Amino acid sequence: MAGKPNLSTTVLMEKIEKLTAEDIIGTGGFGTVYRLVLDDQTALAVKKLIRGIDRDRGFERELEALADLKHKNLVTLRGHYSAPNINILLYDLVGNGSLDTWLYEYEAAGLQPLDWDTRAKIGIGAARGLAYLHHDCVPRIIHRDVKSSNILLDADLEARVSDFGLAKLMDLDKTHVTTMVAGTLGFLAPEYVATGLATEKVDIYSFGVVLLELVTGRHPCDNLFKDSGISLPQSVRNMIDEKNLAVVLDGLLVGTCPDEEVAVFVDTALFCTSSLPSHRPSMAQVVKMLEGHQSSRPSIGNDSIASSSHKPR
Ligand SMILES: Nc1ncnc2c1ncn2[C@@H]1O[C@H](COP(=O)(O)OP(=O)(O)OP(=O)(O)O)[C@@H](O)[C@H]1O
Repeated sequence: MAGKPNLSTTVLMEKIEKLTAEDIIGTGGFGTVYRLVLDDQTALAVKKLIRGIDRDRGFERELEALADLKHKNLVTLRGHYSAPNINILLYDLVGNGSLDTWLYEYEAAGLQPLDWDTRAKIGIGAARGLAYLHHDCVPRIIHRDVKSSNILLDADLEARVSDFGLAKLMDLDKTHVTTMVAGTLGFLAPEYVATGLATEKVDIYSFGVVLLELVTGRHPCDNLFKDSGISLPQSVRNMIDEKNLAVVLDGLLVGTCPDEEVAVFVDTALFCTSSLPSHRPSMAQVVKMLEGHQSSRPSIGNDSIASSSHKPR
C-alpha cells in the first residue's frame, strides 16, 4: 500500500472488505466508489477497480507519481493497493458531490442552484488544477476525461478535479470500455474521437465544454444535441452569431450576473473548443483569461440563488 493513511495495510484492508452496498457513493466506468470513514474521522473515497492492474507494466510507478501530486484543486490520491483479485485506489473524500449533480440534479439532491459567483469560482479552480497537471508536473499529465462529473466540490464549493491520470493507466490495461477513447462523448475533442491521440489540447477542448455547462446549464450529452447532431459549443456559437449572450445563459442566472463576466467565460470556452487544436489556448492562458474577469467586477447577486446556503449531500 502506497501513500498515507496512518493505518497498517491489514487493518485498512479489513475495513475495506467490510464495505457494503450502503457505503457506495457511485459507480463509474472504472469501478465502484465507496465512502470509508476511519477511526480518526479521516474520510476516504475507496475506488474498487473493475479489472486488474498489471503490476509489471509500470503502473505502480505511475500511481506513486500520481499520489505525490498535491494541489488545492485536485483530488488527492492517498494510496493504492493491488493484489491478484483486488485493485483499490484511495482518495480524499470530497464531500459535496460532483459539478454535474449541482448543475442538473440539484432539485432531486436537495441542493440550491449554483449562483454565478460560485460557478465562476468553480471554473477558475478547475482551470488551475488542470494547469498544474499540464504545466507543473514532470512529465506533464493529460487528464483525458475532463467533464463535469469529474469535477468534485468540497465543503466550500471549491473545485477539485478527480480521475486525472486514471484514463491513461486503464487505457494501457485496456479496461475502460465506456468509449473507444477515454472520455464521454459530448466532452471529447473531435480529433481525439478521430485519432484516439491524447494531447493537452484534448483536455482544453473538454474544459471549454465544462465552461459552457457552467454558463448555459446545458449538458453536452443532452438529447437536444444528440438529435440535432450539433455539439454544445457549436450550438452556443450559432446562437451568439444570431442574437446575443442572454440567449445562451442558464435561465437560473438571468438578471443575476454581469454580462462582461459571462462574455469572458463564453469567449474563453469558444477559444478552448476551437476545432483546430493549434488554435486552442494553453491551460495557463485559460487561467489568465478567467482570472482577468475578477478584478473590477461588481458584486451582483440574487437571493433566490444561493452560494453559501448549500446543503451537504
Ligand atoms: N474522491 C471522491 N470523493 C467523493 N466522491 C467521489 C470521489 N471520487 C468519485 N466520487 C463519486 O463516485 C462516483 C463514481 O465516480 P467515478 O469517478 O468512478 O465515475 P464517474 O466520474 O461518475 O464516471 P466515469 O468513470 O465514466 O468517469 C461519482 O458519483 C463520483 O462523484
